[in-house]
Amino acid sequence: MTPTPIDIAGAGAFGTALAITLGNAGHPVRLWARDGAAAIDAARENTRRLPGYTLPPTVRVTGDLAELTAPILILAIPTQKMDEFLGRSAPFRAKALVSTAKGIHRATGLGPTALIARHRGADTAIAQLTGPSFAEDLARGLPTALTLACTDADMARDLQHALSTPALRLYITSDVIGAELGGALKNVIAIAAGAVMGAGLGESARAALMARGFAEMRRVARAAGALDETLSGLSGLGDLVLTCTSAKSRNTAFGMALAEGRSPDPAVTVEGLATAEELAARPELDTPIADAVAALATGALTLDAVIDMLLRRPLKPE
Ligand SMILES: NC(=O)C1=CN([C@@H]2O[C@H](COP(=O)(O)OP(=O)(O)OC[C@H]3O[C@@H](n4cnc5c(N)ncnc54)[C@H](O)[C@@H]3O)[C@@H](O)[C@H]2O)C=CC1
Ligand SMILES: O=C(CO)COP(=O)(O)O
Repeated sequence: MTPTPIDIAGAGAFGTALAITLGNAGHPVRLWARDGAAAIDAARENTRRLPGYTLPPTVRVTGDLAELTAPILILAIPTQKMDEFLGRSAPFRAKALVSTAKGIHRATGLGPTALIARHRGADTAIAQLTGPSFAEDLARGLPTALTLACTDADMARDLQHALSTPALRLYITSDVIGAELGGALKNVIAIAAGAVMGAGLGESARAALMARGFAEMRRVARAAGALDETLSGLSGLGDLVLTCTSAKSRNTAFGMALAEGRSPDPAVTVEGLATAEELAARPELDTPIADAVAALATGALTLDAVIDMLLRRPLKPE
């Protein structure tokens, strides 16, 4: 492995986990934190977003965007915050900008790579890193496989080699739309899966919801021009299975809280919520599960009404 300087903007759970993984693999990493950079750097731990995991000496934490000068810049900022962040920091001069965000931007309807495209330099490639990976699993060095999507084939291979580690395997694709939609859409289905469990409907109902949710994901992705095989891979099916079956998922936990009548913590990032609202606002898309999630989360329908709505849909071929 050749050590490659890597910058990461966003010291949330995932940005911090990536910094630890890549730093442990020997890369010099600069992690930009909006809040409390000096304290994280001094403590060698992000006690707020990823407590219990030590930053290796190869990782430096900064609060100064001007220090981000590496050829690779990973943007680990939630989708709904990305535009605001890019607007006050652009243009970036890295050769490659890599998004880890899993959502559709509510104000513009754009995915993360299209948001970034408006702020890049002329020679900058844009990639999406996505797939099944809880931040804690990554930080612990557990085996993980992700999709790296980039339309520039040479850059895709360079990033695959630069960002893979002995425990983190990256698979490449040119289908950026499919990769980013896989990650965005599974979060919506995860909220619904959490609601199914919170409502006590049982594991069989959750399996049915996941399968019908996957059909919905493929429909939406196909309409956007994505490849079906991308959705069947790590970024779609892989992440759907991980997220929907674990209460560690913030989206699943949010759905559970909704169904149990508890108030979700507004400080926790739940990407699927805005994405469900965005899908529900597009009448041309047949998205009954996203519509149900949006109606439940906004209080437009009760849990009983939402369940009734889904179960009373016309019977049809699979
Ligand atoms: N946590 C996880 O296991 C995984 C998360 N992701 C994705 O990565 C993205 C980031 O997620 P997390 O790190 O988990 O979120 P997080 O909630 O732990 O952290 C979000 C970070 O973004 C920063 N931020 C928020 N608004 C900002 C702004 N306007 N300007 C600059 N920084 C801002 C916050 O300071 C915080 O450090 C999300 O799209 C998420 O879906 C992807 C894979 C796994
Ligand atoms: O995307 C994730 C795992 O791949 C994390 O999911 P949550 O954002 O629901 O915690």
